[in-house]
Amino acid sequence: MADSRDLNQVRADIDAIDRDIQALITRRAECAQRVAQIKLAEMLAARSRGEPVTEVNYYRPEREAQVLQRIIERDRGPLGGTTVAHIFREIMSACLALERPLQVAYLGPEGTFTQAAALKHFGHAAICVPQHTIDAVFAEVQSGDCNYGVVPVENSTEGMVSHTLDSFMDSPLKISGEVEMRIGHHLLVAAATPSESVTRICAHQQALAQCRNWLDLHWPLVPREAVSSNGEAARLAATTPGVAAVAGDMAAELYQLEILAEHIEDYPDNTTRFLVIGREEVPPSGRDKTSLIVSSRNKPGALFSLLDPFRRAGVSLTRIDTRPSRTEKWAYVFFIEFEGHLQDDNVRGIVAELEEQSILLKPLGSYPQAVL
Ligand SMILES: O=C(O)C(=O)C[C@]1(C(=O)O)C=C[C@@H](O)C=C1
Repeated sequence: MADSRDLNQVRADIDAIDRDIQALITRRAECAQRVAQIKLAEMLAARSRGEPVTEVNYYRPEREAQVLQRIIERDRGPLGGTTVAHIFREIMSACLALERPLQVAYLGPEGTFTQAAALKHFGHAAICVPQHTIDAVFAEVQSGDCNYGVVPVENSTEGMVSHTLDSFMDSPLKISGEVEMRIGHHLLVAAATPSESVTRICAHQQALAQCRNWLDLHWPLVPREAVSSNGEAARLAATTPGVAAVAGDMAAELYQLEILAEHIEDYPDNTTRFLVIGREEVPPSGRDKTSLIVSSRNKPGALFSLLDPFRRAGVSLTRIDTRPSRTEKWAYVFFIEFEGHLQDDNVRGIVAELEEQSILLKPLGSYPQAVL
């Protein structure tokens, strides 16, 4: 009896807290609406002064990163900072949609990890639009049909996605963010499919590669087929008897598939990194990364002299990749990523030095380091 009185009391407390949280979220949303009015008024004022302003930047990646970072830092509770930050991610996403809903192009189809990355970065109020190819994602953003795009750039098991790096060479777009996703693959089948009836295992070639050892051990005799995406593999599994798919949770949910075996990836910390592309440069958030493309003259020690300015300035490189230049045989361009923002003094110094010794230097943007 005493127990149920306790339960009623705690539930009454929860009801009161929920009312407070709801009232506070409403107040926060009203603030976001005021922010939108201020941004619009500022843009109109700048335009009337004759400044070349084209659109209002309702989405502020540097501000969102700071808000989420602060939530993680001040959290002391049982839920953990990252869990609480995910809740705030959704609140901010809904607040931004009040200002203006974002259209986000991603490498589809639905159910891919790139869609999951887009939702993780922008929250569920963003309107995510699937595209068939990485080039189409770039084109949608460049044309202005979408505000931002999300493309995969590297996987911890399989290495870089060279097509994404190549697309940056000819594109005026800027990187405005990064997203990291733990990639968990499952073996999926349509409901009530016995494992003996599986005659074909479909997945994107990267997913097949990431699960190679597990598939060799458990399904050595069943042929594997590479298809255009894990989402497509899941669609096939849902519609074609005998097909099993290797894909993640989103695809399983979308096509209502059953999990025959969970987490079959060979390396448990299998992670893919995605880049967010946009038309605008992002101001400093305080914890930023910068990416650039640089190509040096073909002479001994060229790579050393490109990297030496970073060492002298004490700036940490987070990644370096090489791609053929495409315009000159046996010439190479380097994709370099490092900590810091193009507006930082030491980064400005490095860029000036690189400009002197390179035949091509293209900053791809500075952007907040992934928070979630
Ligand atoms: O601070 C702003 O500029 C806002 O528009 C508010 C807000 C928020 O909800 O906190 C919403 C969208 C932006 O991307 C950043 C933050």
